[in-house]
Amino acid sequence: MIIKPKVRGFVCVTAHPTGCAAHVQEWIDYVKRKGPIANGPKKVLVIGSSTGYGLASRITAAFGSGAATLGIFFERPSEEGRTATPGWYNTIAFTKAAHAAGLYAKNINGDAFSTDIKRQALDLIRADLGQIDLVVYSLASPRRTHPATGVVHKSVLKPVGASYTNKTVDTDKGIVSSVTIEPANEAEIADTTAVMGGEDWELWLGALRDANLLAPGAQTVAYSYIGPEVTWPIYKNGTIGLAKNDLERAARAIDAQLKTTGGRAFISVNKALVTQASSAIPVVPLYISILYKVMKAAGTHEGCIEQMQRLFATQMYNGHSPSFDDAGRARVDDWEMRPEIQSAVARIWPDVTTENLADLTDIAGYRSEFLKLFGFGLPNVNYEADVEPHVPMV
Ligand SMILES: NC(=O)c1ccc[n+]([C@@H]2O[C@H](COP(=O)([O-])OP(=O)(O)OC[C@H]3O[C@@H](n4cnc5c(N)ncnc54)[C@H](O)[C@@H]3O)[C@@H](O)[C@H]2O)c1
Repeated sequence: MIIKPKVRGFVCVTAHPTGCAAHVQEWIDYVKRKGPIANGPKKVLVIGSSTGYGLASRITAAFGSGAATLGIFFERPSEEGRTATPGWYNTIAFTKAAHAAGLYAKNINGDAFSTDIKRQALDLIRADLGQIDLVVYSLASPRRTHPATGVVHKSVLKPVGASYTNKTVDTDKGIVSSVTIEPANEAEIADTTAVMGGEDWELWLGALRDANLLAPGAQTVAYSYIGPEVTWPIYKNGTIGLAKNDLERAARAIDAQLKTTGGRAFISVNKALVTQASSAIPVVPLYISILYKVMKAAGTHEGCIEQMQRLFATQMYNGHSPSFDDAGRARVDDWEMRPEIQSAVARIWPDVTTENLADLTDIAGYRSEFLKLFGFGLPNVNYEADVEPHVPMV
């Protein structure tokens, strides 16, 4: 099958197995180039390990510290006439590379919110790893079936309290327009918190602790975003931001438990980046396109792998401890939030139109990063060649 990108709005419905493997290899090579991370994690559970920040965390743990990793994700295999999702191909590529390097790597594809997948993970950890010393919680999901009630909660990306009007960009068509998003109701707020808040993270850590599968000193980290005021109505103060507040509540609760054995739980606030999750948020892709332009010019641009390598190497391991902000969060969004970066973004923001989008923003960089998520546009991949889309999970 010859596989080309088929972009539909903010998703690409095809993925290229060889391209995804090349993308994963780029990330592995980056971590190797940065050198070993001293005193790094040894046995790691990554929940949400197949794309974005979770995949970058897994690669950093494995190839920066030689860690054994168990990855949990929810990806769709290929079907007749249809490719698998990129996380499927990413995981196969990662696992093969880890095995070739002599590292333990196993995977569970299924709903991390379910009791069944938790049980499967616990059984595998007990049988293969004994105790784990790091749990990375990096889920981004549009829905969650609650394990106790069976209720399906759907998350929404909406402001809270008042409608929000701002510029947005259709990244596929390159059209800048004004968008107005009506505020969420109470049920939508509660549903978004049920999906993207901290309850499931607590359930995972509680299950691991009860089963005595956490090593003394075990750490856990989950990821959040804050960003500049221009996006606050849709992010920090919107439904997703309220869910992230609940994630912070969970961090404090889990931290109190882990402290008793010398461990910790915390939130790392990461940079805004092109991922499948962020491309679905209104307004944010325009912000990211401007941010990329400004940070590339400043020489401080990072992607997921640079962010996670920096988190592990300068905040979590290598003899470092996280330098927490006032709210107890690690901040690898520090370069994004530098005043000179944010003032440059704020200067550009009001001037952007469809006509000058290519000049004032890095929409080209946004698009190529987006396509890369699906394995397209990688150097040295022959996209005219026939490629086998049906690849079994390893
Ligand atoms: N992208 C950004 O700009 C950004 C910035 C800061 C923080 N974050 C946070 O980082 C975290 C990860 O986001 P991302 O952007 O890397 O997203 P992503 O879409 O790239 O990755 C999401 C992961 O979750 C997995 N997943 C989704 N639903 C699942 C389920 N039910 N069961 C098992 N696995 C499931 C997917 O398979 C994938 O591995 C989120 O908490 C997000 O809010 C993202």
